[in-house]
Amino acid sequence: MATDAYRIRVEGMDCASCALKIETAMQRLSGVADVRVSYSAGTLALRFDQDRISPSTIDDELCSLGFRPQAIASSPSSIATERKRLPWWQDAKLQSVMIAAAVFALAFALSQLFPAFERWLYSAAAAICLIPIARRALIGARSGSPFSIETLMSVAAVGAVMIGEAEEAAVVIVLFGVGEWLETFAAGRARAGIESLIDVVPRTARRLRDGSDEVEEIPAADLMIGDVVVVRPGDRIPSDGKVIDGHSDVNEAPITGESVPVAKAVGDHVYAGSINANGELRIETTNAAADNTIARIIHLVEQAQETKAPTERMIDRLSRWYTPAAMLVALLVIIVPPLGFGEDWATWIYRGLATLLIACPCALVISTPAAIASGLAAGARKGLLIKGGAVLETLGKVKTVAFDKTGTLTLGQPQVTDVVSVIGQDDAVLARAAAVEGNTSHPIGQAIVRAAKARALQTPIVFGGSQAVPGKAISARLKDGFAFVGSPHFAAERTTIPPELATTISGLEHEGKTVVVLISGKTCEGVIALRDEPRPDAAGALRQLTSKGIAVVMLTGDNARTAQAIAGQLGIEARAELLPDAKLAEIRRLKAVSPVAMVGDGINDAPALAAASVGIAMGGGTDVALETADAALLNDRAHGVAELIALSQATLGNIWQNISIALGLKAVFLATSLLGVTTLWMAILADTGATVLVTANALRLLRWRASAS
Ligand SMILES: Nc1ncnc2c1ncn2[C@@H]1O[C@H](COP(=O)(O)OP(=O)(O)OP(=O)(O)O)[C@@H](O)[C@H]1O
Ligand SMILES: [Zn+2]
Repeated sequence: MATDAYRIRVEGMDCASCALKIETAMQRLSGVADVRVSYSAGTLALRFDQDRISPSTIDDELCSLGFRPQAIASSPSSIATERKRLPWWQDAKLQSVMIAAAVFALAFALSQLFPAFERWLYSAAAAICLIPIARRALIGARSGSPFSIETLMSVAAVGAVMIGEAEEAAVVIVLFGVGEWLETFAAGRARAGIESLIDVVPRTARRLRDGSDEVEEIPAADLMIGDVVVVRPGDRIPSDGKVIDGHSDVNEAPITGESVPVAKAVGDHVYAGSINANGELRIETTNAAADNTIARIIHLVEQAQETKAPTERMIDRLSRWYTPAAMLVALLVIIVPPLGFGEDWATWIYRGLATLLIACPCALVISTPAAIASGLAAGARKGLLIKGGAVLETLGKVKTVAFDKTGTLTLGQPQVTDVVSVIGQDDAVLARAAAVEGNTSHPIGQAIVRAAKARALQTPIVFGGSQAVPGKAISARLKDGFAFVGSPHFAAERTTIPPELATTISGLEHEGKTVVVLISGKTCEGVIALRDEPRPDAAGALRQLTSKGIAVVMLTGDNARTAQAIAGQLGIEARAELLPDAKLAEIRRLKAVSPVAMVGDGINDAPALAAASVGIAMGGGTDVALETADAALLNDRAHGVAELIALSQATLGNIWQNISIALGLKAVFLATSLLGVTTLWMAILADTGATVLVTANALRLLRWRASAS
C-alpha cells in the first residue's frame, strides 16, 4: 500500500476538544492512518492511501466539521505573512457572540412592550441562537464525537427553556460564545511561543544585483543559494550563509539562546535570524529559505508538538469517557431525588443541567498539550531543542546522566603533547603514524595528522586504504609492511611492549593524556601522547546535576588511567576501556534501573544515544545535532544538560498543576451544583474559566529561565 504524508494547518481549532473531534473524525475516514492533531500548533498531520482517499476529501471533511484547512508555508517569512491575524473585531467567534447578544437584546426590548409574551420571546431567541451550536453538535455526532461541548450546551439550553428558565438559557448561550472567544484568544497566545521564533527572520533581504554594487530589496523567501545579501549593522541576517566580506559581532541568540555576540569574519558561517551588531557584512546565501537552520528548528518544534506525550494520551482516553460519565451523573441528579425522595422536579432538573454544563472536558484535555507546547517553545528559544512531549516527560524523570568523554566533557580537540620514539627519531614516529591516520575521521588521528603538518613532516606513502578497528586502532600498509596506531591495550594484544616503554605510557596516562602506540609488524616503534582539555564549564555543569540528585557517569573508550585522571578533575565516576558494544551494554544496564540520558556529540556515538531513554546531542554543530538524538543542545554548553532537565521538570510540574486546576474546579462546581448554589451561567463561566486558567498557567512556562547557571 502506497501512502502519502499530508500535513496542513487547521484554522478554527481553538479548543482542545476540537482537536480531539478532528482526530476522531479523521480516524474514521477509510484509507487514513497515523493521524496527529496538534492543538498547540494548530496542525493536522496524517498518512493517506492514494488509492482510497484524496487530500481534497480530507479537506472537505474538515470544512464540514466547521474548520478551515490551509496549506503550510515552508519558510518562516511566508509563515509570518500567512499567519497575519485579523483584527479582533473581525473574529468570527466574536461576531457570533455579538449577534446572539443582539437577538437577546431585541427579545428583551419586545418583552417590555408585550409582557405577556415574555417567555415566548426569550424561548424563540434562545432557539435562534442555539441553531449554529446544535448544528455543530450534530455534525460532531455524525463524525464520531456525540458527546461534544456543543451537545452538552444544546441539551442544557433546551432543558432550561423547558423548565421555564428561557432567560437563563439566553444568558448561558451568550456566555458560551464569550467563553469560546476567550479560548480562541488563549489558543492564539499559546501559539505565540512558536511565533516568536518565526518573527526573528526578516521578511525582506537586501540583495546585491549581479556583478554590480546596487542593492535591491526582495522578499527573504525568494533568496536563492548563491545570492549575495548586504546586512547593515543592527539588521537581522535574512538567510543562512557564509561571510564573504566584512567583519562584525553577531548575536546568535535566536538559534543558540546565547546572547553573547560571536565575532564573524570572512569565511564564517552565519544563521538566518541572528542580529548583526556593528559592521556591514556581505553574505553569500548557502540555504534556501525553507532550509535555514531557524526554519528547521521551527519545523522540528511544530512536529514535536504534534507527537503526544504519554500523559496526554492518558488524559485523552480519560476525557473520552469523562463526558458520557458526567452526563450520566447529570441524569442521576435529575431523576434520583424526585423519584427516590419525592423532591421537587424543577429544582433538580436545574441542578442536573448545571452539572451537565461543567461536564465539558476542555480544560482537562488542554492541560497537558498546552504545558508541553510552552515547554518545547521555551526550550527552543534557549537553544534547547526537544523532539516531542514524550522526550520531555522522560527527561523530567531522568535519574542518571551518562556522558561520552570526547567532545562532550572535553573539547574534543586533542593536541599531541609528547612523542616518544623507540626507533630513534621522534619525527619518524609522528610521520609514520600520520601516514596511517591519513584519512581518519577519529579526533586522535586528526590530531596526529595536524601535528605532523605543523612540524612540516614528509609522510611516507600508504598502499591501499586504511582499516579501522573500532574502539581500538587503525591500520594501513606502508612500504615496509602493515603498521598500526592503536591503544596500548591493543598493542599488548599484538605484541609485547618493552617494560621501560610501558612505564612511560602509564606515566603519561596518569597525567590525563591519551596514549597511542605505533606498531610495525611486531615491533613497537614509539608512542604518541595527546591531551584533550576538559570543557571549561564541564565541572560546574556536572555539579549542577549532582546537586539535583542526579547521578552522573562518564563512559569512554579511552584507557582507565587517562579516564580516571580526567574524571578526577571533573569529580565524576568513570567507566573506561569500553568498546562500542560495551558502551551500549552499560547504557542498557543503567536503563534497567531508572531512566538514563546519554549525552554525546552525535557523531560517532549514535547507537549509544539511541539506546538511552533520552539521547542528547551536543557539540556536534547544529546540523548533525538537529537530525540525530531526542534532544539537542544548540548552544554547545555543558550546562544545557541541567537546563534541559530543569525545564522538563518544570513542564511536568506545570502539567500536574493544570490537571489539578481542571479537575479541582470541576469538583468544586459539582459539589455546589448539587447543593443548588451554582446557577447555569456560573457553571458555563466555570468551564471556560478553567480552560483560560489552564492556558494562562501553561503560558508561564514561556518565561521559564534556568535558575542556576
Ligand atoms: N584512529 C585511531 N587512531 C589511534 N587510536 C585509536 C583510533 N581509533 C581508536 N583508537 C584507540 O581506541 C581508543 C578508544 O577509541 P574510541 O573511538 O572508542 O573512543 P573515543 O571516541 O576516543 O573516546 P570516547 O569514548 O571518550 O568518546 C582510543 O582511546 C584509542 O586509544
Ligand atoms: Zn470547552
